[in-house]
Amino acid sequence: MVAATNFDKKKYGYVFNVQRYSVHDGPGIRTIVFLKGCPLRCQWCANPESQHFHPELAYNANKCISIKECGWCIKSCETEAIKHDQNGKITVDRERCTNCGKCTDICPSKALNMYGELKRVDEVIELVEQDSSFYMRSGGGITLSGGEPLVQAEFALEVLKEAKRRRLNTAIETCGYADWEKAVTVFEYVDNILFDIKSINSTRHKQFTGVGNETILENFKKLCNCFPNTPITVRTPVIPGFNDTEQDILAIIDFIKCYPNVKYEILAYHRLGEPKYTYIGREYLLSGVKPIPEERISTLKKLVQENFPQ
Ligand SMILES: C[S@@+](CC[C@H](N)C(=O)[O-])C[C@H]1O[C@@H](n2cnc3c(N)ncnc32)[C@H](O)[C@@H]1O
Ligand code: SF4
Ligand code: SF4
Ligand code: SF4
Repeated sequence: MVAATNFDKKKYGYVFNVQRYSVHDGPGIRTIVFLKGCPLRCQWCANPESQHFHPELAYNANKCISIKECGWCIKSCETEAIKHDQNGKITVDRERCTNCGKCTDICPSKALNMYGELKRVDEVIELVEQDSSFYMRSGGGITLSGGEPLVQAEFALEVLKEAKRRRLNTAIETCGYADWEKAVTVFEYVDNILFDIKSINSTRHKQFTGVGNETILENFKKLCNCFPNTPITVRTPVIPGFNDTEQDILAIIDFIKCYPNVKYEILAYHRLGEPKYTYIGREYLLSGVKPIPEERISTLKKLVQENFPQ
C-alpha cells in the first residue's frame, strides 16, 4: 500500500470508478476511467463523490444490516466516528472520520464503502485493455473523466501516453478549468476532447459552480488554436434556472462557432447522482428542481441545429 500523502504522481492516481461498455463519451465502445478531484462544485454534479481529491467514506443506510445483528464497524473505528442512530443503524460523524477505510473492510453488506483508491498506471491500462477487441471493432478506446481529470494531470498524461503506445483511441471529458501549461501536455495525447462550457455568464457560473468562467473560456480558445485538427465536442448540461434559456445556449454557440473543428451538444439535466450526496453526508442543493420536460429539450436541440449546423 502506497502512503496516500506521499506518492509518485506520475505512477499513481486516485480513481473512483472504471466503467466499461460506455457509448456516450467519445467514439465507439469505451472504458471510462473516473479520476478523483475537481476545482468546481457544480450544484447539479452527478458525481459528487469525485469532487474531493482524497478517498471518501460512503454510507448507504438501506444496506446496513443493523447494529443489533452486526455493529462490527463501530468496533473497528479508532476515532469513534461511528455512532448508533435511532433506527438501530449507524451514523458517521464526518468531523471525526479520517477516511481510513477500516470500517469498509469489515462491513459485510457493503453499506460502508470507499469512493476512490490509489491505482497504478499499468493497473488502469490493464483494466482498459480487457475490452480491446470491442475497441478494434467499434473505433472505441479509453476516456478519462472525473471529477476533473486535469487535476491529476501528471497521472492522466502517463495513462494516455501508455494508451497511445498500445494504439488505443483516447478521449477526455474536461470542464476546462486548469493550468494551461499542464493541460496542454495532456491534450497532446488525446484524440477526442469533450469540453464543457456551462455558461457564458461568469457571475452566474460562479454562483452555481463556485468559480468564474474566465480561465475556462481562455483555455478553450487556446485549445482550438493549438489543436485545430483534434475533434472537440463542446457540451452544456442544461440546468433549470441556470442556463436553460434560448439566450444562454445562443451565447455559447456564438462563442464557439468560429472554430471549424468544434461540434456542440446539450445534455439534459438528470438527478441520477442525488442518492450519492446522502451517502457522503452532503446536502443536494437542487432537490426541489425537476428535470426539464422532453419537449423543451427537443426545442433547445432544434435551436442548436438551426444555429450551429454540424
Ligand atoms: C461528471 S462530468 C466530468 C467531467 C468534467 N468535470 C466536466 O464537468 O465536464 C461529465 C459530464 O457530465 C455532465 N453532468 C454532470 N452532472 C450532470 C447532471 N446532473 N445532468 C446532466 N449532465 C451532468 C457534465 O456536464 C459533463 O459533461
Ligand atoms: S473510515 Fe475510518 S475513521 Fe472513518 S468511520 Fe470508517 S473506520 Fe472510522
Ligand atoms: S458493519 Fe456495515 S452492516 Fe454492520 S452495522 Fe456497520 S454499516 Fe451496518
Ligand atoms: S466540473 Fe464536472 S465533476 Fe466537477 S463539479 Fe462540475 S460536473 Fe462535477
